[in-house]
Amino acid sequence: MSGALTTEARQQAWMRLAAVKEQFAARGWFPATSGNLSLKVQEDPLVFLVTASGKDKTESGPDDFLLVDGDGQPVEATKNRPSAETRVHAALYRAFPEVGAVFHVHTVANNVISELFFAQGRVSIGPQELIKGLGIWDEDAVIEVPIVENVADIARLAEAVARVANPRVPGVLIRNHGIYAWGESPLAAKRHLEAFEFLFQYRLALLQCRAALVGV
Ligand SMILES: CSC[C@@H](O)[C@@H](O)C(=O)COP(=O)(O)O
Ligand SMILES: [Zn+2]
Repeated sequence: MSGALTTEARQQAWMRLAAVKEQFAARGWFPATSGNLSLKVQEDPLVFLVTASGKDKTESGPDDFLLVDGDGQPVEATKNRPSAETRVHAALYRAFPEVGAVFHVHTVANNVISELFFAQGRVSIGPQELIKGLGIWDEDAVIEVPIVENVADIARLAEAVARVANPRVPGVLIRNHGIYAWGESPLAAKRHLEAFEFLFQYRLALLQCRAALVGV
């Protein structure tokens, strides 16, 4: 199937994903090999480039990514395994055909927010200027980021993420695990992820300041 993909298209996708991986690694967004990234290279049938599983993502090499199909199966000979969470990426590409890239990171901020607000099933954020980074330009917009349980069965996790995913708010939190954010292009997915992480950090800082001020 990947024979239909030109070497040039594969190389271009590789370079774009490698650049994102390097930037996120520099921010400390891949602690202890966590996180995974993907970039769609073919719509129908679905083929995407995804990070190999279990690698130290602060390092770069020829085995960093592999091409997989819509079932998460490698479409070329490889000794590497695709990300253990490849099915979540596939589910998001299937749910939203306009999505071109899906990024997943574990940060302290997204984990704490996911735990604090899990009981509500979502965290409401806003009004906040950086919501515009998600492509939402309404004045005083308030967004709701869904939060799902962190189940070990990845097929169930993928199904849960796709079920609550809202195309208008391009991210889903997984409880005490991390966030999946997406966009039409790698640049858009990166912008969305940066906006979410800013909003989570802001929310945590605000909660901490308010708690510290009680009784002052
Ligand atoms: C090393 S803890 C993180 C993993 O369990 C997983 O959640 C993760 O994000 C990375 O898995 P991977 O298979 O490398 O893509
Ligand atoms: Zn993860």
